[in-house]
Amino acid sequence: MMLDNPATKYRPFVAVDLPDRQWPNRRIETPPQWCSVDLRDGNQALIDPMDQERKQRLFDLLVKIGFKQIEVGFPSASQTDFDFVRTLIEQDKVPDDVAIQVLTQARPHLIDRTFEALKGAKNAIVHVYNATDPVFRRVVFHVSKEECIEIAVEATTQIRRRMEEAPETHWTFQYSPELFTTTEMDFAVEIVEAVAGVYRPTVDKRMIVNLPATVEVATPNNYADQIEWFCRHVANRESLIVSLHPHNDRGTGVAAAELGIMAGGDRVEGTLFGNGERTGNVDIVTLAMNLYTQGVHPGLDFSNITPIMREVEHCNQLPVHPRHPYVGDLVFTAFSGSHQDAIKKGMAERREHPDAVWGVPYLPIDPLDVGRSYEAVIRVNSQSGKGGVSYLLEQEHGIELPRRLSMEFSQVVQEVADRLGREITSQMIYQAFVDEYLAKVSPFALAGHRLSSEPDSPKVHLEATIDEDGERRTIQGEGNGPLAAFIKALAAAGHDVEIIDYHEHSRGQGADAEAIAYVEVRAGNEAVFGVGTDESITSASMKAVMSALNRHLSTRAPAPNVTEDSLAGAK
Ligand SMILES: CC(=O)SCCNC(=O)CCNC(=O)[C@H](O)C(C)(C)COP(=O)(O)OP(=O)(O)OC[C@H]1O[C@@H](n2cnc3c(N)ncnc32)[C@H](O)[C@@H]1OP(=O)(O)O
Ligand SMILES: CC(C)C(=O)C(=O)O
Repeated sequence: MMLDNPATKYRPFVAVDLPDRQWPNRRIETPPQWCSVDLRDGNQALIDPMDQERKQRLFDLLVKIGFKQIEVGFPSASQTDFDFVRTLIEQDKVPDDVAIQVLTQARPHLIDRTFEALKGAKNAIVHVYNATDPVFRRVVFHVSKEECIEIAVEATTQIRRRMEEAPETHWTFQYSPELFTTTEMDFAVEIVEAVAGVYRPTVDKRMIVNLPATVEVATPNNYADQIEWFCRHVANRESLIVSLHPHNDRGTGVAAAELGIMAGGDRVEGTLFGNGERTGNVDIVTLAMNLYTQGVHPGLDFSNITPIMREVEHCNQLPVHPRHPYVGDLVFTAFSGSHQDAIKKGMAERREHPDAVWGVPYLPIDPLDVGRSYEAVIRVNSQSGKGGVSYLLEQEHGIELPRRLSMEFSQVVQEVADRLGREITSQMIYQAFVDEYLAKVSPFALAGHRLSSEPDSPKVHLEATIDEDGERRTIQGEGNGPLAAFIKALAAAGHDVEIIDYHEHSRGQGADAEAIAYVEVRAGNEAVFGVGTDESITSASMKAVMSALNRHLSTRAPAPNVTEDSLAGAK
């Protein structure tokens, strides 16, 4: 019996009353305004905040991706941030169509310092915040609701005046009631309206109202309800840009942002790959690519995602998880057999209909759209099946195994994978294929052959030179084609062989092209596969029969010659 239940110290979130909510019926048809807060909220959560060099690299990357609003720091808080803002402005590093945003607390000396940092900026967003949540009012600030409003109003008054004193800058004002989601909704509206009453936004000069889920405390539908409730109740909604700033404490930051946009959010603040305080800010890459897969271009360029990820890893000194949506090193890779089979079939269909709507099983997005190749889509280990093995042989070695042969060969590969207990590369699979089908050249080997035919006769006559148990001999036969003649010749020499199935194709191109033949034969009471390659298709088919006979007669090795050493060499 559980005597003590620690969960009793928590209470469920109390939902806002919105029975006629509209957001569940909407879908996102246009992207929101994006604001990157990597250089501020992301940076303030790093073990070692970025230096100038890393900040500049990340800023340049954000511009290149297409962000038009970038929160570049908290210049009144640190000299590094102050200097960075000055460098951006003085060295003219901000494109004309990009606004730099800076954060400040609602305190007079910090606001003054913020404006010092922004002197000469072309386009700037001044972002001021104070906490409005009841616990913060009581525990952190010791203020009443009225005093809380007073802090915001005084700061806004000062900011408005400072903006008017510097008309050479195109200013935008942003206010955040910090911890919006745990603030009483009517109080959130009241304080925003008080701030707007001072700033006096219009439809032509809109003010950004940023509604943060500073700490994510409820399921994302609650955030959407709050956003819709706020948008319906706040005065002069049309003069406000409603901005969302979700964090990810419950792991649902992306969902909260998406539902928040459906509920009326115009703008999203977040970071690349979700860096940020605690579990992070909402991940803009995932949000943007989620939109993309719904047919809505996000207006951000993630068409070559890997270098973006590496640059962000360098700047943040934090790794991106290999399973991170759309970008992690493993997200376009299938190891498991049934997934590989479906992907292989989907890819084959796509080759036939390259302009069709995307529909490759298990791949929510075409890897090419984010600059990834198909090469790593299928990788093989002990969880894999014939689909993956055949896919790799086909894609990387030009070997198109017939279905039944691929079933047999996948068992060979499975044995190797189980034995090694790790991934096996396409080079190792190829080696296993060679060992199993092409390298077994005793007791039979083909030394040469000659074909002839009588004029007007459909029959061909074959004379083949073979090595059998180290002894060279000549055998002869006649048939409707070279392979049939060879089988007859073998029968005449006392070998009971019959062709069950046969496939061939050419492999490689130009001077390197060769033929590859696959046979399934009945030898004695056994059905056995063989494979042969040669410049000539006739020799390839005869070698395939020899390969089958050798496999029939040899004591089957339990697994081909793939070892830990060849694993190292093949990598
Ligand atoms: C949710 C967020 O991400 S908000 C952004 C958080 N980011 C940061 O804090 C990073 C940068 N911050 C800093 O470097 C520092 O906090 C500074 C330089 C801004 C201020 O430093 P200090 O003056 O030493 O204050 P401190 O860091 O202790 O902050 C607490 C004080 O600020 C006050 N305060 C905090 N936020 C606000 C606000 N938004 N508006 C007004 N006052 C505020 C508190 O009441 C407290 O005042 P008190 O000392 O009189 O009790
Ligand atoms: C300053 C505000 C917007 C913030 O970062 C938060 O609430 O998370």
